[in-house]
Amino acid sequence: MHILHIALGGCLRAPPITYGITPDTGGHIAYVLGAALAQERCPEVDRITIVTRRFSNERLGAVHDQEIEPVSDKITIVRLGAPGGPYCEKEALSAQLPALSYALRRLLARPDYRPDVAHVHFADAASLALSVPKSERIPVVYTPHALGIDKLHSGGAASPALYDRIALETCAIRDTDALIVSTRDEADCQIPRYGVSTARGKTHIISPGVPALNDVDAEHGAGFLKGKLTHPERPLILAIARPVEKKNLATLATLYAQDTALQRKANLVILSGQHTLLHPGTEEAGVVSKLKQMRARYSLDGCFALPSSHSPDDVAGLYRHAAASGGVFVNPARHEPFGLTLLEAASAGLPVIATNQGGPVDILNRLGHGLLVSPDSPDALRLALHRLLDRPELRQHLATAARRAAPLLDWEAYARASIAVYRSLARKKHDLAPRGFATGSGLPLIEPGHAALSGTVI
Ligand SMILES: O=c1ccn([C@@H]2O[C@H](COP(=O)(O)OP(=O)(O)O[C@H]3O[C@H](CO)[C@@H](O)[C@H](O)[C@H]3O)[C@@H](O)[C@H]2O)c(=O)[nH]1
Ligand SMILES: O=P(O)(O)OC[C@H]1O[C@](O)(CO)[C@@H](O)[C@@H]1O
Repeated sequence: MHILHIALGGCLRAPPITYGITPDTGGHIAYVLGAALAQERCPEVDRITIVTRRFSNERLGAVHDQEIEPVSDKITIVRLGAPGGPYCEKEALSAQLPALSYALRRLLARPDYRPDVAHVHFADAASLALSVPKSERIPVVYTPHALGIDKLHSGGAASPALYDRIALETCAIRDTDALIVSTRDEADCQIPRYGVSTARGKTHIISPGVPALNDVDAEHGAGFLKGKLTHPERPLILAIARPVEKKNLATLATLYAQDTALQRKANLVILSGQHTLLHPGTEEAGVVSKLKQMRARYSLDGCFALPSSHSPDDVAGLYRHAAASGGVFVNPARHEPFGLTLLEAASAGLPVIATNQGGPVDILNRLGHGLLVSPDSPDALRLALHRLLDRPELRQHLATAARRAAPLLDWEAYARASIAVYRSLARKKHDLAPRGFATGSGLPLIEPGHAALSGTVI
């Protein structure tokens, strides 16, 4: 089987990834790489091509202007587009979609690039795969990651660009052959808002695995914070999220700043992007500057760390250090489509507090390693933090649940279930194809109903 993943946003490259290097370099890249690295271990997979876009930007790395980048024996990244183009955020990508669609069609016309399935990430990637003429089209599987309509519902500013995005998402939901989403909330609440009646029968809920944390211990995390905290022995309240308003980091910082009892109980550490790479005037720069102002205004230098840069080792070390310190991970997002960081915290044995909007509800119901609060109630978050920090037996109970959850967080189950979906689509396509239609490498077919065993079809 030859799998094609398409993801246009952010800085996609062979690991290690610098998450937060741009606002679009976050969870969906962790997802695509985690999925591909697990899928390549399945014996029926011969080859995986990850298609992204080409751009030239020295600050972001010369590799993004390289057409072909090998990741492993079976995985290759292919970049579409002319050499030397500028990097742009996903909101500005729409002007490039016709050229990228053309480049994809040319790639797929090459006999050595005929995949069995295209798994597209975000609706812009879906529009590329759907631009292939119907008679030649390979099955297309769509994973939305984050939906514009939810941005609108959770207070995002209505703009023509957001409405364009919602229109593109509606086409992607309507015209792709299947959807793979991460949670029941996405399937039951987020997708139905688009009013596409056929979505229900083709949506598969398959939980992703946890992005593998680098192999460093808690000591590394403690070392990373050296000199930044006056009482480094205190438990950590840790938050890791891209600096965007919807992640609601300012609410966490404000309630911490206004609660001296909380400051005596625990230190606050917020990892939020690579500050030196942010452009003045952007949403991300605004969020970081608000956090810095909060820290200065309340003189929190010794108990609130806001590191300006970090590596994947630092992220792994901090999760483990927070767990060892008796601390807690907080995701205060106004709405979270899924929430990979809650899985990362679980894999480090760290209890969490998250908000009851979106994916975290499913994740916590399944793993049971934390508490849910409303994003509209800073007081509820404050009380939950005190409750966790004051009650070692509750913390211990949640930490045990986190450790027990680790085996459930494997990407292997995701790989098996996603491949079952791909195969069932290839079989359908094969049944419907005119004589002479070839399904690429000739997939072994599965028994009906097999896909439903591993993922939920709704
Ligand atoms: O400064 C940062 C910020 C994030 N991260 C990492 O980047 C990833 C971010 O994941 P997450 O916070 O879940 O998501 P988003 O970047 O917002 O990604 C989108 O896509 C994800 C995968 O589908 C979903 O889990 C999210 O809900 C959705 O918003 C995680 O591995 C973080 O550890 C960093 O390393 N440093
Ligand atoms: O906030 P939005 O516009 O829904 O975008 C979600 C973001 O999450 C990501 O998936 C993180 O990788 C980005 O690609 C995207 O910018």
